[in-house]
Amino acid sequence: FLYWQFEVNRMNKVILVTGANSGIGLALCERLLSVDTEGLQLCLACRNMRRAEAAHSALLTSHPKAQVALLQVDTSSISSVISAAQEVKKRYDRLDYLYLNAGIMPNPRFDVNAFFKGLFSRNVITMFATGEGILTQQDGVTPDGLQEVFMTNLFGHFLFVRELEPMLCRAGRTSQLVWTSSSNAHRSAFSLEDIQHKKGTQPYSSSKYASDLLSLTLNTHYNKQGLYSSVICPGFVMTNLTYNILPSFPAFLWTLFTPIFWLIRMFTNTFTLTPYNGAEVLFWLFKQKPESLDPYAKYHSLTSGLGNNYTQPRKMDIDLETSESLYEKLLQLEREVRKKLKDEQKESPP
Ligand SMILES: NC(=O)C1=CN([C@@H]2O[C@H](COP(=O)(O)OP(=O)(O)OC[C@H]3O[C@@H](n4cnc5c(N)ncnc54)[C@H](OP(=O)(O)O)[C@@H]3O)[C@@H](O)[C@H]2O)C=CC1
Ligand SMILES: CC(C)CCC[C@@H](C)[C@H]1CC[C@H]2C3=C(CC[C@]12C)[C@@]1(C)CCC(=O)C[C@@H]1CC3
Repeated sequence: FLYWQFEVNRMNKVILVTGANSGIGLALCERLLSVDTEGLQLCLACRNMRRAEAAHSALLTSHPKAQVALLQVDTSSISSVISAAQEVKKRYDRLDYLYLNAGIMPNPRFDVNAFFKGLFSRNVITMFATGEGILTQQDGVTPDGLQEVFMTNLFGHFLFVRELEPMLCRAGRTSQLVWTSSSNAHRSAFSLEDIQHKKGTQPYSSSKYASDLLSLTLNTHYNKQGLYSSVICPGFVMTNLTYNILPSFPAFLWTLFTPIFWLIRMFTNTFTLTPYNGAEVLFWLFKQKPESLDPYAKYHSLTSGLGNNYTQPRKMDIDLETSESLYEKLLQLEREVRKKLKDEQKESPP
């Protein structure tokens, strides 16, 4: 029996989701277990373990036979990412899907004037689809000295992937990385001279545009080794991240707005609104052959006016040259942080 159990575990696909304790990440886990309860090994990689345990219990209540594990990771901390990756290597002998979903939009500022101006302009649909021109954020600096949004949304995930490279690049097998990007990702918010976005007021947009670029370059470097990368946009979903945009609006007020949002959805199918709908594309990608995906496309979750979910690829505004330059800069930063970590460990051994 033990041998059989060992064989089953060995065969089961391993799926790791960062930011899986709420919102879109949790909805993805729920959807995956609904199609295959016993055949998957899910790993919920979360920062807040109290919320992670609640998510774990909720998943096991609806799928008592599921194999769901928890892993602590704070993607804004270099040491946390490295120890989490070491733990993954200890626990599993394969990693089939890595959903890089954790993300923050700290201290958002909603520009009411720009919003009302936008409402009566030709760009109204674009404004609702992307949030462009109406949102800025105030970023912070992590204890490692890096910009918080850049570290949480992009660089922490990049380090995680680099650490897990031996597990992800296995002969005769493919693995998939899926970056939760956004329609808010915009070239104008990103600069190769300031990849951390220290100077601007749109760190969120910059970090998401950087993930679009990074995914492309990862494909050029890793496809031969069986590792594929894609980017997605879940649409506009009501989650903790979006509730935080209008902090004076309690969550229930957002819910009161739902009929208005349904109305807007008649004009823009990007208003997916629920985490279940937002996770549509993440779930869809799980069923695709990675070789068939377009590295220049962002895959979008969309919901029609009648409430039907579907996935659509849209070409991204990216080019290989910029994505290669970003990759070089990230590798350089990786060398620097690893050196700093080594020096610190020499000074005070564990
Ligand atoms: N909602 C929307 O309309 C859209 C969302 N997105 C993206 O979707 C992703 C999921 O967000 P969403 O579900 O909406 O929002 P939630 O706030 O519900 O989820 C964000 C998740 O990220 C986790 N997280 C945040 N910071 C860290 C960190 N430092 N280390 C580890 N985990 C962390 C949170 O965990 P914790 O409990 O610890 O805070 C939480 O689980 C994000 O990347 C977001 O940018 C993209 C487009 C639109
Ligand atoms: C009636 C009012 C309360 C309506 C307010 C609507 C806006 C707050 C939203 C319209 C489009 C939304 C949007 C986002 C945030 C909230 C809106 C600006 C995102 C920027 C959230 C994060 C993303 O990654 C993309 C979203 C695009 C759409």
